[in-house]
Amino acid sequence: MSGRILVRGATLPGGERADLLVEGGVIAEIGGIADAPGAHVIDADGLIALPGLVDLHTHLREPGYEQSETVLTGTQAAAAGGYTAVFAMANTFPVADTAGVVEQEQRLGRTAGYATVQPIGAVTVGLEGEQLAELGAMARSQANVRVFSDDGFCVADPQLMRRALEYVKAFDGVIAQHAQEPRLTVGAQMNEGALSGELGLAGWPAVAEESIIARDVLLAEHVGSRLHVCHLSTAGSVEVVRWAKARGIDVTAEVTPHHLLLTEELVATYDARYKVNPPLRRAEDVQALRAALADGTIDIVATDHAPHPVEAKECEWDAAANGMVGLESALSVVHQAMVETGLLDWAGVARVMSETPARIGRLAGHGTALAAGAPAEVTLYDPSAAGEFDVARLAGRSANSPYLGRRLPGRVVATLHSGYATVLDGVVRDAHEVAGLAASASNGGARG
Ligand SMILES: NC(=O)N[C@@H](CC(=O)O)C(=O)O
Repeated sequence: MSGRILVRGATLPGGERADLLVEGGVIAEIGGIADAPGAHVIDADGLIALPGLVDLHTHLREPGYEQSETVLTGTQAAAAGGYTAVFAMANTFPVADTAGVVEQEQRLGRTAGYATVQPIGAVTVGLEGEQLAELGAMARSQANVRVFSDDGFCVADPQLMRRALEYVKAFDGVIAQHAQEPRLTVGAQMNEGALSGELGLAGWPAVAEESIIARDVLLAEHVGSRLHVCHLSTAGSVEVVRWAKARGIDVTAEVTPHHLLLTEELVATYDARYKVNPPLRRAEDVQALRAALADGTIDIVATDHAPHPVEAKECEWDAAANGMVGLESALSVVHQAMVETGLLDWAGVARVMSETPARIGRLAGHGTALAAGAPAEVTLYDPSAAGEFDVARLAGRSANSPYLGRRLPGRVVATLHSGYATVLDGVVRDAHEVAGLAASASNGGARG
């Protein structure tokens, strides 16, 4: 395939039809393009073109947990789902709490070539919640870290949280908090409510999330810093964030696709694919989260892609790991939960899944509107495809998807990253081929 790609007849997020010529890593031309000699042509009739999706919350598991996922397989999953950049969470082993680990993570992503891997640094050493990690060293490293999170754990100590918020101001960083008061969730297995009582499972009360968010927005206000709240899951959390934004506090928030679609009743199946942290909540919470994403109270969708091997999921509920894979299904879930319901249009999807996540994470070269001169990071999505979400749609190493066997609309047909295709005709391209394209793109000449 040559170094030029002509996307013919795509529908842009705003609804207008256009051809896109991709060349030299950028969108060279957009509009009606008569001819592009030698270009590989992608017939995009009926397809929506979105700026390449950006995930602010991905668990890539490497180093340390390669039986679940690697940077290569996780970014293949990302590409399959239309993502061109992922922010890699710090709960690896070793933990991403030093410049060395974050730089290594980023290098692995560059070599694989499927997506930009932007590391997230841990807030505390070893995610242990006791001592601040070397935030400045990670920020100044080649990985240029701007997002810091102990995700998987809450930064529970208010004094440490205050210090972290103060520290990152110097380099325009943000603390992404996993809001979970640990003392209120000891042994928690599912949402706390009537159903947890019936099933006899220890409950995870909404207040454990809401009380930390309330504390943290006040801390962010007090020190004049930027706070991001991970995976909002309750109606009460939405109210707290709405209050904080109205007060002018610099807070952003994310919701996962699964919290926009699935509810706690699924726990009654005891199928551990539905076990996740924070847990699936009530239908009222889902409705509140959808409304908040639609009205901008919640800024973005982030997947919390959390791969786990079969043995961690095919076991008793209590013993099973928390987490679900989400990169490959996210766009279809958002389509179903937000677009089919009339709550968001495609421009809104571009905003919450690409533009705003890139902005919150201060990631250059992503999340830019499709225009001449913009980086060639593009997702082509067929909204009319229909059918069951099956295992063939999963491209990562783990298959703990809650959507297997479920009807989900749409399908990613092609993903273009750095000016070359990582997915074509709905198929993730071969790893050697993509690594070669990445190497040649970084030498200045993207090839097909
Ligand atoms: N979201 C999850 O259910 N799991 C996350 C960590 C966590 O937040 O518990 C994981 O790393 O597996």
